[in-house]
Amino acid sequence: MPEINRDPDADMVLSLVDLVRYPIADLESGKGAAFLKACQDQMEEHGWCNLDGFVRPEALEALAGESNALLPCAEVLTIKRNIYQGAIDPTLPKDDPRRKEYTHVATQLADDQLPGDTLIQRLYQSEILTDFVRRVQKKEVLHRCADEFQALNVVALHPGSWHAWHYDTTECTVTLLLQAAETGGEFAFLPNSRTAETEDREAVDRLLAGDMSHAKTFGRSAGTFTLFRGGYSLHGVTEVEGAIPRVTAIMTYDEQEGRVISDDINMRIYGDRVKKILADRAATSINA
Ligand SMILES: O=C(O)CCC(=O)C(=O)O
Ligand SMILES: [Fe+2]
Repeated sequence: MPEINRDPDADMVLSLVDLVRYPIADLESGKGAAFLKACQDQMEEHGWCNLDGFVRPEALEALAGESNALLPCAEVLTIKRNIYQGAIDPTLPKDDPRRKEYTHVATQLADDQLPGDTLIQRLYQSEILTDFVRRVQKKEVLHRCADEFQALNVVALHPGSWHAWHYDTTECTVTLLLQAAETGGEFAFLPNSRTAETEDREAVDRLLAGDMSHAKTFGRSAGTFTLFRGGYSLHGVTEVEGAIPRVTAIMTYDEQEGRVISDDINMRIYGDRVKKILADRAATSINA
């Protein structure tokens, strides 16, 4: 197996991804084109695409080691939000489940805490990877999210924690599982449970009431790359069990170039650290 090429100009896809199984660097040729078509069909038919063993074993070890080394500096966040992540719709009846806020605890590195020379940041910044995600999602254009906090995150869920049900604030999400839970910690979701206009309320209410029978879950091992439309598919992670945390990298994309997320949502997710950054910035601009 080749060593990881850390040359600053190298595209990390070429070094980290198992290109024999997943020929994403050449999607025009016979094998690459057939692979792309299979991913597109899977995404269209089922609303997700799961690529097991996407990163090579050496790459996974390096990526997981890097994240585990950075995570002790991360904040432990208590995130309380409704499934839409925004303000609660005041027209909803008082007992409507969509008024409900869910809380989970996560140790989370925001994009600004993942230096540009880390392998995970360089993988996310790869044009080859972005283009692959765009083509699987069949988008004319797709950009990496421009938000300084949300674009790329590394999230550790410790035993006893879950990731509460939500829709992402960007349309297309990709997760790379860096360290699997011993048991539990299953990614669960309702593929395409809403569109820009409407929502499958029956399915959403069922899941919010704790009935997982219609949710899609799959056992994923570390190194799995999962594409789905996180902005339109209600999703979360079941309680992590066992002795080790479950660690995921979350990569976000949007059709809109330069897409940033509102300060309100970022403060709700990232808490005091981001509140302080934004307050200091506002104070500096007033004094300038
Ligand atoms: O960890 C996962 O598999 C999903 C995390 C997630 O949904 C998110 O961070 O928005
Ligand atoms: Fe999400």
